[in-house]
Amino acid sequence: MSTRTLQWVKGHGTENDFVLVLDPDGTAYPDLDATIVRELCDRRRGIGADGVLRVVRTSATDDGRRYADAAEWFMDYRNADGSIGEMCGNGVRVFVRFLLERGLVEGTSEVPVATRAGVKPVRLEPDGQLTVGMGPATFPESSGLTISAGGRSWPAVAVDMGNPHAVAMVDDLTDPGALLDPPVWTPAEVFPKGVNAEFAVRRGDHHVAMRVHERGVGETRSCGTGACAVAARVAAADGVGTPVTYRVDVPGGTLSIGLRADGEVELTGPAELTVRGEFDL
Ligand SMILES: N[C@@H](CCC[C@H](N)C(=O)O)C(=O)O
Repeated sequence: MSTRTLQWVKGHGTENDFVLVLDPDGTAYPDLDATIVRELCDRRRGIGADGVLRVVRTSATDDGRRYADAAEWFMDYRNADGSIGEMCGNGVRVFVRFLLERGLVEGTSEVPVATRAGVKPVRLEPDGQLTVGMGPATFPESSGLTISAGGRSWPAVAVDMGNPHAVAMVDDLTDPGALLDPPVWTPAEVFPKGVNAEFAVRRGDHHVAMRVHERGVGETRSCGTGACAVAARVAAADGVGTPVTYRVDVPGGTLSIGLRADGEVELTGPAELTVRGEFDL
C-alpha cells in the first residue's frame, strides 16, 4: 500500500489540460519522473492530462538556475508521455493562474516565468485572460518539407517557437483524418527531436482555424505555441505588415496572436484551474 501522496491541481487553457504539482524547493517530489508523469496523465488509470507542470523555484532546478535573476519560478513542463517539451504556451498561462491564485507572486502586472525556451513575461488582462510574450517565431530551413497524415500529404513549413512545429495548410480540417498516429514528415532531418504538427485552414481576414498533433501527447484540443506558429506562417505567406493580430480557432476555443513590429509574438487566451486532489504514489 502506498504511503505517500502527491497533491495536485488540474487546469486548462482552451482545453489543453495540465496537472500542476507545487514543488517550490524541488524537494517535495524528487521521484516525479517520466513514469509518474505518464501515470498522472493517463486518462483511464490516472488524473488525465496532456502534460504536467511542476511549479518550482528557478534557483532549485538545474534547467532554471541560469534564469534566477530574471524569474522566481520555473515551469518544469513534461508531455503526457513523460518527454520534455521546451515550451508550452497554454501551460504557461495556466501556470501563472496557479501562481496568482496561490499568492505565490506579488501584484498582477507582469509575471516572468522561466522555461526551457527562456523567460516569458505573462500579464493579466482586464478581462481575466492572460497574455504571454512568446519571443519571436523563426523559420528554420525546410524547403521541400512534406507532412503526411490520414493517407494524404501536404507541403509544410517549419516554425520554431522555442519548440518545433510543422504547419500545413489544408482545404478542410477533417482532411488529416483521426490523427491517432503521429504524422510522418520528410526530410526526416528537419526535425531531429520530433515535431508538433498543425493543420490549418483560413476562415477570413486574419482568422484561421487549426488542429494539432502534439509531440509526446497526440491530438490535443489546443496548442498555444502551435497557434503562434500558424499565425506567423500565414502572416509570412500573406506578406502582411506588423503589428497585426490573428484569431486562431482551435477545437477547445479561441486564441489571439499578436505579431508585433519588433518581432515579438504575443499569445492571449484563457486559463482556468478546475479541480484538485491527491494521487497515491
Ligand atoms: N501544448 C503546448 C505545447 C506542449 C509541448 C509540445 N507537445 C512539445 O513537445 O513541443 C502549447 O500550448 O504550446
